[in-house]
Amino acid sequence: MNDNRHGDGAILALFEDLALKAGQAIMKVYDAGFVTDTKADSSPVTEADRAAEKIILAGLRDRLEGIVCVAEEEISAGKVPGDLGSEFILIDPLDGTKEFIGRKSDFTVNIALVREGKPVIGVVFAPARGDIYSGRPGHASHGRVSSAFAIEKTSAMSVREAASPPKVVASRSHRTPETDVFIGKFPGAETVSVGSSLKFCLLASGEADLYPRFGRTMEWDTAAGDAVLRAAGGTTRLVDGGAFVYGKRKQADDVDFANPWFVAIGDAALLSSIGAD
Ligand SMILES: Nc1ncnc2c1ncn2[C@@H]1O[C@H](COP(=O)(O)O)[C@@H](OP(=O)(O)O)[C@H]1O
Ligand SMILES: [Mg+2]
Repeated sequence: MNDNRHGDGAILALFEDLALKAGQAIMKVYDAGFVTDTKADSSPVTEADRAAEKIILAGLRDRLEGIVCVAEEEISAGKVPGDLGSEFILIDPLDGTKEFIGRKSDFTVNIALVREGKPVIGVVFAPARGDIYSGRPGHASHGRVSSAFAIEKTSAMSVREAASPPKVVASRSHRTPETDVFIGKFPGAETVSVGSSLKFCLLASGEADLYPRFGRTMEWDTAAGDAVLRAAGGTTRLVDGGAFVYGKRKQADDVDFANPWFVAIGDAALLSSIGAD
């Protein structure tokens, strides 16, 4: 990867192709019915998570040989990569597993390239909705996906000027009291509960303004949506306004890819709400 054989456009196209294939496998499981298992951290997992991750990793390792892939289910199984390098890939094959199990439509496939700590290329595919969101430096787009899992009707997207009061998106399944305190700073703000990384995409497409996450997430939960948001002109910051970075672990065998709390923002004018500019 570091020899620049693969341009950003080619990497994005590969991510889209693998996300579509993974989404197709997920919908097969969704339609057929499935058994839910519980992981060591007591979070749920299904055959769909595992099948999707296998497809994505096989494709990435075949086409982008040598790049480190950090994938949710492999990490759960104790397969932890050593040195991440200056570029690596984060994969959450099925984000919003609780929504998937609850037969809602807000679950996503997520693939992101991190370069020097920043998520620069990302794809988020919501297979039950037929929406795919893509971002690379300087360009973000939304595509509608056909029943044959092909992208059609692509359009460029960007964040909007913030509404007043702002429209807020928050986790459907893991909302915390601290999140509610933050939202309370915006009297009259409409809050929409959505599962998965789709919250970043709603900011990126100009449908909402703020996504406060005062609660646990992992780097693979956020990297792809964050890449789409940044490509659309938005930003993600620590709750004190500091930089939100990826590949934060301190040592090579560290299994903890947990994120600190953050606020994702569409319009830069809202940076002042977290004391940043
Ligand atoms: N108590 C909990 N149980 C399960 N997942 C949790 C959790 N608290 C936070 N999460 C994280 O929140 C993610 C879902 O985000 P959201 O709440 O925005 O829908 C989950 O991703 P997975 O669904 O990939 O496991 C998981 O990483
Ligand atoms: Mg997740």
